Order: sequence, then structure tokens, then C-alpha cells
Amino acid sequence: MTAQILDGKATAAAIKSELTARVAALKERGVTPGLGTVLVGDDPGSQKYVAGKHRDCAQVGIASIQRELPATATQEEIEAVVRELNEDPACTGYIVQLPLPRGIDENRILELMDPDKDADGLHPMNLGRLVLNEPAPLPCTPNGILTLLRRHGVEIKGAEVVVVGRGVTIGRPMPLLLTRRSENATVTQCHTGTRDLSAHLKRADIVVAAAGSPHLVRPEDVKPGAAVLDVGVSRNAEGKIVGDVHPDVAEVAGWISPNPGGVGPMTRALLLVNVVEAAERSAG
Ligand SMILES: Nc1nc2c(c(=O)[nH]1)N[C@@H](CN(C=O)c1ccc(C(=O)N[C@@H](CCC(=O)O)C(=O)O)cc1)CN2
Repeated sequence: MTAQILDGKATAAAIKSELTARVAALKERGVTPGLGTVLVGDDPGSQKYVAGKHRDCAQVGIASIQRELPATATQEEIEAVVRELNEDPACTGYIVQLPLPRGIDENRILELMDPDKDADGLHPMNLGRLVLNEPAPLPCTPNGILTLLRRHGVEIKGAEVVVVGRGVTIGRPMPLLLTRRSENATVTQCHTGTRDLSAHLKRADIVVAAAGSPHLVRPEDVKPGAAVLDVGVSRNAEGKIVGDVHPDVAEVAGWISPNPGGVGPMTRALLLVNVVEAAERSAG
């Protein structure tokens, strides 16, 4: 039996359709939500992701504010754009596309953002609120993964979850979301220093593979029936995505997220959710 698909494309489309109605209701009250993006440099992947975010905005009626800087931009030039978006009343929320070019202090840029306009949920204040169980915009990829599981009826409560990776956008916040009382999962975080990854994976009901290591999760390491989410985006020589999950895992798992078409579209949809929620808060 092959695994059932955690269809990120279809789920994101459903979320966007729900958001279209919420944006229309906001506009009737005189509020137009606006998403800003700050793109620094000419990385083709980042350009593609940012273009996708603005396509999504157009689909649901959110206004787009785009700021682009060359790869040679200085820390001060990027900070000036961040300050400008903090002050711009048309900008409900914004993101700084990561990674930033080498030499730029990414944390300082994130800290400079107005936390109330942090559409990514990656500002230290908002990550702190998440730790403290206070309301905050949630990081888009972890929230996208949770939403994808929930909308496919995958049981999270009581599940043993293994998160592979410890990056700021996914690996670090993912366990914080999963261990809230509303989710009640038990989480093991694995990383390059984990001694026996295979032993941890074999016990997992849910695997979130976000290590950026091609085909790291092999079929022999997966518990039959487990839900496996592939967040890896390495590229092969032809520029095609190679995920962290070996394709044969589909023969063992109960659920699998395709890549592309799984977690990526959910990341974009949950970004729009953060913008619409911020606009609804500001509308009172
Ligand atoms: N400020 C941020 N930077 C980055 C984030 C983030 O959440 N905030 N995450 C990633 C990139 N990312 C969003 O920005 C992102 C990655 C992938 C996709 C996506 O839709 N992928 C498609 C495939 C696209 C392709 O063919 O390349 C898919 O999975 O189907 C959307 C957003 C790092 N930076």
C-alpha cells in the first residue's frame, strides 16, 4: 500500500478561498490588508518564493508592497527599508526574505521589525510569546505543517513526533507548536549531532524532515503507517527539488507530503493568514 497524500496545494487553495471572503469583509469596513516583502540579492529560489507570495496576495485581494535591494546592499540600507515599512500605514505586515546575503546581521534586521507587523512570526518578541503561551503570529512553515496534518485528520494528540533540523524558520519553533496543550504531542528534536537518527525515526508516528539533507529519511527507518512531512529543498544538477525524504518512503508511510506540492504552498497560505489576522485585529 502506498501512503496517502498530504496535499498542500489543495489545502492551501482551500485556505486562500476562505481568506478571500475575510479580506472582502475587511474591505467593506474600509480596511485593505497589505503584505510587504523585502528581498535582498538575486538568489533565484528567494525570487521565486517572493513572487509566489505576491501572486497569492493578488488572488485573495491583499495589497502588495515590494522592496528589492541588490546583493551589495549594506546593513544600514536594509535597516532603512525595515524602518520605512514599520512606519507605512498601508503595510499590515511584512517579511524579510531569508537567507540574507553573507555579512548581513540577520538577527539585528529581525529585531528591528515592528513585532506587530511581523508576518513571519520570527521576531524575537513573537518567538518569546510562543514560548510563554501568549497570542502571537505563528511561524508559517510549522503552522502550515500543523494545519496540513489537522485538515487531513492525522492524529497529533499523544503522537511521538521526530523533528529533524534546528533552523530558526522550522526546526526551532516546530516543537513549540506541537507541545502546546492544544496539540499535546511528544517531540524529539534531532540534528546533525544526533547519535542514532535511525533509532529515533523508527519510533515516530510523525516525522518532520527539515534538515536540508537529500534523502536523509530512508524507508527502512520509517514506522509503517507514520505521517512523513518533507520540508527539504536541496536542488539537483537540473535544478529540480530533492527533498529530505527518499521517494520509497511512500511504500511504508501512512501519509506523505509531496515535495513540491506539500509544505511549500502551506507556508505561503499561512503567511496570508497572519496578514489577515493582523488586519482583523487592527480593524477591532
Ligand atoms: N522570511 C522567510 N524566509 C524564508 C522562509 C520563510 O518562511 N520566511 N521559508 C523558506 C522559503 N519559503 C518562504 O519564504 C518558501 C519555500 C517554498 C515555497 C513553495 O511554495 N515551494 C513550492 C516549490 C517551488 C519550487 O519549485 O521551487 C512547493 O513546495 O510546492 C514557498 C515558500 C526560506 N526562507
